[in-house]
Amino acid sequence: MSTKIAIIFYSTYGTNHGIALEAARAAEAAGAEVRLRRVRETAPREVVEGQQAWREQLEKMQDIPEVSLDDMEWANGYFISVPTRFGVPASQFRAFVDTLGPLWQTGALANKAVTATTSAQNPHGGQETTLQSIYVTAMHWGSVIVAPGYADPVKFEDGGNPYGYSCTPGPLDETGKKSVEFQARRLVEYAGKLAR
Ligand SMILES: Cc1cc2nc3c(=O)[nH]c(=O)nc-3n(C[C@H](O)[C@H](O)[C@H](O)COP(=O)(O)O)c2cc1C
Repeated sequence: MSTKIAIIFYSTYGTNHGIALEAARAAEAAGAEVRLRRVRETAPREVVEGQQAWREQLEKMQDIPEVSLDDMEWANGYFISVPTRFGVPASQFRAFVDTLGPLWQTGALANKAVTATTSAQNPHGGQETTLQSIYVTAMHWGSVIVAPGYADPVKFEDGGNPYGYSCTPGPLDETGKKSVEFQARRLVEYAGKLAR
């Protein structure tokens, strides 16, 4: 049985979409069965429509299914990528998390492997607190946190955030790709061990 990984992301302007695509590619290359899932947009329609970049990004992601409770139950591991908003994860992600009570009650979120990545406008604009916030929630689920630490040489080149890859907005550069690939591979490895 192959390891099942859900790549769960939210993105307004494309950065975390790019991270998620690279994570999905890397997890598949590592032998996992992958579901790429986006978090539902919760901002009012007129706000999204009012920003061309936001509207266009949402259109780009139309074919990606929205993450569901079934995805959370199905997966052995979650790769989560969401933007930093005032030092914490985007509220769209939190809105999804707040629907997980019934699943949590059944114990279905326990023993999953979890890793997270993020982006913020500034190099020190709250990436670390965003990742820690996601991991606090993962602890409530009884999940097992699979942070990258400095367990691969790429972590000494990518800005060195041991909680998870983080960057400023824009497409992933080559080092970013390597770092996300390492983090996804590590997640597949540990999710597989837990599942067995
Ligand atoms: C409401 C709001 C709050 C934000 N808060 C922060 C912040 O605390 N620190 C920071 O550096 N960037 C902040 N940003 C910038 C976002 O982190 C940036 O737009 C995001 O990382 C881009 O990811 P995306 O391209 O996947 O949407 C904020 C952006 C918005 C719209």
